[in-house]
Amino acid sequence: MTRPYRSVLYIPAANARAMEKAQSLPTDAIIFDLEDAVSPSEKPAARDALGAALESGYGARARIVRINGMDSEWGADDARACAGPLAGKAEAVLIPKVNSAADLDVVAGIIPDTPLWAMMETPLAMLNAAEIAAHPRLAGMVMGTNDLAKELNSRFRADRLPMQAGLGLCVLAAKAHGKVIIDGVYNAFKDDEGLRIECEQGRDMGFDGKTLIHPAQLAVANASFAPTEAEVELARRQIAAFDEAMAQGKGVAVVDGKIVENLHIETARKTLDKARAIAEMAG
Ligand SMILES: CC(C)(COP(=O)(O)OP(=O)(O)OC[C@H]1O[C@@H](n2cnc3c(N)ncnc32)[C@H](O)[C@@H]1OP(=O)(O)O)[C@@H](O)C(=O)NCCC(=O)NCCSC(=O)C[C@H](O)C(=O)O
Ligand SMILES: [Mg+2]
Repeated sequence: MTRPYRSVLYIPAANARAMEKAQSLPTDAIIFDLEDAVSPSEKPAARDALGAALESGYGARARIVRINGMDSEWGADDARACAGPLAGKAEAVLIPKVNSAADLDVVAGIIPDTPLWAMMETPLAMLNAAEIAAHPRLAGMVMGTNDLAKELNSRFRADRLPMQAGLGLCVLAAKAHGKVIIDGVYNAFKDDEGLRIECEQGRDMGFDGKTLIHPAQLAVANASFAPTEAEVELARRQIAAFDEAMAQGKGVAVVDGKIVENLHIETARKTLDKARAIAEMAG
């Protein structure tokens, strides 16, 4: 069954209180951040403390460790820690500012087994999205819309028009290679309505979920990226109608005045599968 990634919460790995709190938060996944959210003076201690933290009770929540860039003074030590004391304690290692598949090769050469995820947050990453997504060790991609906006010198707009080309290229690349793709953060963490609009846009584009920076954002993301009751009910009716059509030797059914073919049944089954995975996550 597919693991849900509706909500993917960043937690600074130097913030012990936030890491403890996340054990009871309704988040599908957690990114334990060693990069931007941790000050240079805290980085070595945060890395050392992560081993014990990752072993505490996160239940079914996916644990992802974001290391520092390999061009920084901490990246190589972070990667070695993921291959050493942190090995087997996280579901994935997230690499910032990936520009090409060759950047993944470097980390893959240090960390032998753990699945790799890539931050998609540079203009080169947008142009190389297909080769990055095709990398055999890559399991997921995360949009870094703050860094991308910085690199593009673009303005933040509610409709994210300046981001659309990059977002679209990354969704296409991830889907072409069957990888998870998570949307970027919404910085105004007290603005529920703005977050809801951005989540809906991401969901409509095909993103699997949204990265978040504060627990107050969880409910909106979880609701936006889950199938609605109406979608679940429609999926069930489509499957039932299609089964009946098949029993009568037909290849097409009609539900609510719209045709239902085999391809729609695949989508319907994915909807039910996702709804089941979310229900299991909730326990
Ligand atoms: C933004 C924050 C600094 C705000 O923190 P704070 O002032 O502590 O908020 P609150 O007082 O409202 O917190 C209430 C309680 O919630 C806990 N909390 C806060 N944030 C988190 C969290 N992320 N995960 C878990 N728990 C959290 C507090 O501890 C309070 O708990 P309690 O004591 O029980 O009351 C802070 O939210 C924060 O640091 N957020 C994460 C920032 C971060 O990770 N940034 C880096 C990732 S974003 C990025 O890099 C994007 C990308 O690369 C790009 O380019 O776009
Ligand atoms: Mg970034």
